Amino acid sequence: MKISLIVIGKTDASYFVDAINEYKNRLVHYIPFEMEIIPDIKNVKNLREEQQKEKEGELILKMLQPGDYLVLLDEHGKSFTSMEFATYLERKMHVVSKRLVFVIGGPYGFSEAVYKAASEKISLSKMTFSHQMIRLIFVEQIYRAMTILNNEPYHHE
Ligand SMILES: C[S@@+](CC[C@H](N)C(=O)[O-])C[C@H]1O[C@@H](n2cnc3c(N)ncnc32)[C@H](O)[C@@H]1O
Repeated sequence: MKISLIVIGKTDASYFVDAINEYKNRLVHYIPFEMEIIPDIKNVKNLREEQQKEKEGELILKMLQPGDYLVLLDEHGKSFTSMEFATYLERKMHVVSKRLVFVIGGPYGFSEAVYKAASEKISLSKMTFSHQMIRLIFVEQIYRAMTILNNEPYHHE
């Protein structure tokens, strides 16, 4: 199984880029991982919120491949402890043969079409994070899960 993380817009702050790259580099020792970036939509200021979500949704759906298992990151999704998330990923490794695709929405979240296409929604907190910040939080959680599954002394209960 490969993990793919689809995000909208390039990471703009260099301090996030550095930190995300740090965890991406650590992750490849455990599992194939890629972050796919959908370019920012042009003239976004002229679009209403719904129109922006729909355009972003079309681009998200275009990136999917046959056999992908699609999971949205969403404040209203299912929440886990880090240990539970590690078990969740381990189970997925047994049942997903191709890509486990996580998606982080744009500033206004996801269109209805994206919600319909997804198999699951997971939440990292009841609080809302920026679409930039959540990338870092999530790659660190995937890395943490991998260290838990490999009995490495990174996570402490
Ligand atoms: C600024 S938030 C969008 C908030 C918007 N109110 C919504 O309805 O989704 C941008 C994206 O970051 C992700 N995100 C933010 N906070 C999250 C959380 N606590 N758990 C999971 N994903 C989150 C989601 O993918 C969301 O679409």
